This record gives sequence, structure tokens and C-alpha cells, in this order.
Amino acid sequence: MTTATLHTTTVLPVMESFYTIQGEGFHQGKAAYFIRLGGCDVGCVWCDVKESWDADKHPKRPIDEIVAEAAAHPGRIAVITGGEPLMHDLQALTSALQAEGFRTHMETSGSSPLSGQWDWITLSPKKFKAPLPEICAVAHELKIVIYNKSDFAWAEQYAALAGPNCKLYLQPEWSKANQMTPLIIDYVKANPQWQISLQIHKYLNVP
Ligand SMILES: C[S@@+](CC[C@H](N)C(=O)[O-])C[C@H]1O[C@@H](n2cnc3c(N)ncnc32)[C@H](O)[C@@H]1O
Ligand SMILES: Nc1nc2[nH]cc(C(=O)O)c2c(=O)[nH]1
Ligand code: SF4
Ligand SMILES: [Mg+2]
Repeated sequence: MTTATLHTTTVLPVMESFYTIQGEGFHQGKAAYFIRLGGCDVGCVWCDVKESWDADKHPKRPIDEIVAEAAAHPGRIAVITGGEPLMHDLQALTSALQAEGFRTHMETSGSSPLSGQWDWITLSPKKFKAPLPEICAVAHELKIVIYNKSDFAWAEQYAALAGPNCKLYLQPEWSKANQMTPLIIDYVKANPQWQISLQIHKYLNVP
């Protein structure tokens, strides 16, 4: 008789979780429960959540507890973010969320292998650690952070790798928004396959 070993993830490092308004991209403006997992090996110089990078600084929490807290709110979109969520195996978390009736959305740089069952994948590729090609092909939206002028040409390289129905967003890097937003406006007017994504939660003063 053989004994099968099940490698099911039962705990994940959670930096924070909160019920708010999705501030970015296609689902901007919708109520959503955010689960921010600890751990990131990408190291973007302008990252707005550097406290997330060290997974060991965040408590490992049972998936059933994470999902029960999410389910206490009426919204049924769960956004898994981080940190870089794909540093973890997300199959158990996403199947538990879907069993509670959630649509599962993810914010990812795509730089670690894909896991989990997703209703929406937001891919935000980074120069600091490139995304894997298989994630570019399945992303529902591509969200490029614009930090300087050269990022527009770089954005087009990833648009060429995306599927035909992938939504295309340009988002100003927060500290450079005053300089980059006018350039993004001009670029979208000239290239209307792109749309602008502002981080509206930062203007609304919600998490
Ligand atoms: C903090 S990241 C976490 C998820 C994943 N590691 C990623 O980068 O996609 C969430 C989103 O915020 C964006 N972001 C991070 N720092 C930003 C900044 N300073 N200005 C604008 N967008 C930023 C990322 O590109 C990503 O789309
Ligand atoms: N309100 C709100 N919307 C968001 N969309 C993506 C976020 C993220 O940090 O992944 C984020 C976030 O941190 N807050
Ligand atoms: S990949 Fe995401 S979490 Fe990691 S450093 Fe870049 S923006 Fe921050
Ligand atoms: Mg954020």
C-alpha cells in the first residue's frame, strides 16, 4: 500500500486584510475585501508597500480564518495582493474563497509561477523581475506603472504579449503623478486602446 502525501497549504502570512473600494483598474469603484500577503522578492524602488516584503514579519494565519473574516462583509470580490502573492501556493485559499461565493481577483507582478483559481488576474509587470510568459497570456488586465517617459515603450512590449481581450491600463507612479499624469493623458488620447488608472483610494483616503 502506498501513502500519498498531500502538500496542502493551510496557513499564509497575512500583513493586513481590509474591506474597501478597489481603487485601480477595470474594477475600480467596486467594494472588495483585500488580503495582503507578506513576502516579495521583486524589490521595486518605488513600491508603496515595502513593509510587505519580509514574509517573516507577518503572522501565518489559517486559511479558514482568513476566509471567515472576509465572508463577514457583504461584498463578494476578494482581491489577493501583497507583497507578491504568487510567492505562495494559492490553490487552497482561492478554492476556499470561491466556495464562500467570492470572485477571486489577484494583483501580481507575474514573476513567480501561477497557482490558484482566478476570476480576474491583474498583471503589473516589473523591470526588477520580469513576469513569466504564461501569466502574460492569461491576464485579464495589464497595469503598467509609469515612472518615467521610457515606460511607455516598455508598456507596449507587454501589451504585445497579452491576449486579445486583455484590458490595458497606464497608472502613474504615485510620487511622480504630477509629472507623469499629463504624459499619460496625451498617450491615451493618441493610443486609445490604453486607459488611465488612478489610485483613487489615495484620493478618497481609504485603505
Ligand atoms: C503593491 S503591489 C502588490 C501586488 C504585486 N506585487 C504587484 O506589484 O503587482 C499592488 C499594485 O500597486 C502598484 N504600485 C505599487 N507601488 C506603486 C506606486 N508607488 N505608484 C503606483 N502604483 C504602485 C503595483 O504596480 C501593483 O499594480
Ligand atoms: N483601495 C485599494 N485598491 C487597490 N488596488 C490594488 C491595491 C494593491 O495594493 O494591490 C489596492 C490597495 O491597496 N487599496
Ligand atoms: S512587485 Fe509589487 S509588492 Fe513587490 S516590490 Fe514591486 S510593487 Fe512592491
Ligand atoms: Mg496598494
